[in-house]
Amino acid sequence: MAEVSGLRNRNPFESNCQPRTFDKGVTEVGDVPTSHHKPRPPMALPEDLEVEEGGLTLQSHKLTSKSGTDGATTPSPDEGFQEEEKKVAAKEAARPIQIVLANEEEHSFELDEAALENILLQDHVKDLNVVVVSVAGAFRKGKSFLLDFMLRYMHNQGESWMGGEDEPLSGFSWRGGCERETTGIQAWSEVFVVERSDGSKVAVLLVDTQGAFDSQSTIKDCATVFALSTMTSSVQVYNLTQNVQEDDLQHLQLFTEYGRLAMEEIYLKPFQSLMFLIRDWCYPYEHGYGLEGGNAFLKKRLQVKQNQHEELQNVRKHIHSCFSNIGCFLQPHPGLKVATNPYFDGRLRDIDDDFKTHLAELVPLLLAPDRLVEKEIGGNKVTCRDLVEYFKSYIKIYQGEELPHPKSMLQATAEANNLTAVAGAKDLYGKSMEAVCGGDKPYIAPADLERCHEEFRECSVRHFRSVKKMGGDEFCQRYQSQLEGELDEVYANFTKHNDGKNIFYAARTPATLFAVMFAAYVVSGVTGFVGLGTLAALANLLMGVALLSLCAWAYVKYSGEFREIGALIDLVAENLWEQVLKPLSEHYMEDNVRQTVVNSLKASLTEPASQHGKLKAH
Ligand SMILES: Nc1nc2c(ncn2[C@@H]2O[C@H](COP(=O)(O)OP(=O)(O)OP(=O)(O)O)[C@@H](O)[C@H]2O)c(=O)[nH]1
Ligand SMILES: [Mg+2]
Repeated sequence: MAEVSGLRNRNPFESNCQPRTFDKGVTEVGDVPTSHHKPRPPMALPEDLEVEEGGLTLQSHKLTSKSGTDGATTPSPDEGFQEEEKKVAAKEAARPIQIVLANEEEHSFELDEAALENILLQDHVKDLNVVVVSVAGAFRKGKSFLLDFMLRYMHNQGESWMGGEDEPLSGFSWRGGCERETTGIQAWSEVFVVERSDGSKVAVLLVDTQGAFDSQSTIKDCATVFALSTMTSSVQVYNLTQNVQEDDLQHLQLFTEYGRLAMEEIYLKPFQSLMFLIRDWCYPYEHGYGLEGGNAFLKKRLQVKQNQHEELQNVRKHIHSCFSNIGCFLQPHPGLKVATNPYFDGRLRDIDDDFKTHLAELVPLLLAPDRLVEKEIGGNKVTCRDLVEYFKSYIKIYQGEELPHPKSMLQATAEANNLTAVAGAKDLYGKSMEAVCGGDKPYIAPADLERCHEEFRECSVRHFRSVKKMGGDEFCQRYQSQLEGELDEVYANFTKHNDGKNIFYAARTPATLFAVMFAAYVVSGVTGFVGLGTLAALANLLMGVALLSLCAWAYVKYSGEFREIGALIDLVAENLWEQVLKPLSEHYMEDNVRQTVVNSLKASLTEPASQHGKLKAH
């Protein structure tokens, strides 16, 4: 828990609020965009707004001068004016841009590279270090609503940044109701340039995410959005309501682990700042609203105790190990109008004072110039331009198949149950078979071995079925089939092992080689005798090869070295045996049998006649 309390000294969330000094270009135009609370579908940048060499150019304004990427020439007053005009135009056209699109049917995500580049490769920001503030958590919990207040903070200066009492809230699309609103990942098209007290400038990007656990997303979808936003943000706001439940922590663990898996190098602490934001906090008498109360509360919640169950300890340790800074803010309920009035449009007049007071504390904690946390990956600061590349490579990993699929708790438990039962049943079968034909047991007739296999296989499947498992019949049937397949494989191995104990089986290779040598010897003798010298030489060569193979085989069997060569000779000999010698011998045997049968028939036919003759003579 040292980390949470340690935060009190080093976490920028907790130092005192500094006056904000935004980059002139942004703050001089401090108007809040015309507001309306109606849901507005996320849109791409308007057609007339294009990026050329990273700079935004409003085509309808017919702006021809573009600030060069190197900025080597000092802009003339005219150019400066045009530059300002472009920024004003960009600000007026600012809106949420869908950078990661969710494909609902295929449950996959796609990066809109052009849209992301339009935002991050603007001339005035692309080489600045980036600060990414993202809000993630369950759906319908006021994430977009909060981000719109962050936008107001970025747009307005001074004490009254929250705006007028009757100003509807706009920006990222938010609304009341129980159906989800935001999908995929959206970023605000305007990247704010903020100058800090040390004179350095950073670019601030605000990111909104699809709410987790809506009825249309799988756990994998939720994990992907959460992981992607955590990997690409420097401050992740984990938006919760009323309390921090154990399942909130478990989901955080699952999602961050999914993010960590996708990172090429695992750094000591892969992610930066995490802010638990607990909305509608109802227990101010235990822990007061705000950061101090929140941190005290979180310290208690994330405490790892000696007598705690290992499962609970692991979750806490994992969360501590993932983030460099962890904080918590307790936010009061905004009042019934916000929560239940369908006509509420976000105006301050309808929001409880307590909520506004603490919102005025919360937003600067995240966005005040000297509290901004620059995005770092592997200890290196990331610029807007770099962030585009990181986004591209991270999304590719989630589009590929190399990562395991995060599962729901029931599915994961059911799988674990079934796999354990499969392992138990297989073990039972293995032990029973060992007792019959294990390494120290003598050779057993194949038919008897098969009978044992059938019996033990049935026992093993019965054992599997008798173990209590989650997941339902159909699910368990899949694992039963898997078990049956595995048992057949094990049986095949036992059969091979048993065959190896048969001395005649082991002698098959030398016998085959001898037969080849003998045949080659005879052929060479006969062909040499009739004057076919080439054929005789070939037969001699074959005999030599067979002899060499036999010596090599004997050496491999004796020394245990060069086993691959031994296996190759066995394979060739086996094929010769199966394809040539066995059919020949069977054919010969058949002939013999046929001959014997014919002879015995003949005998039986002639016998009565001779007996009849004998009788007559008698
Ligand atoms: N109870 C409560 N409601 C809030 C709070 N903040 C916003 N709301 C309301 O919550 C509803 C949903 O707000 P959104 O911002 O659209 O929620 P969201 O989390 O972005 O939802 P999705 O985009 O669907 O994930 C709106 O009716 C808001 O008025 C809060 O702190 N407490
Ligand atoms: Mg939303």
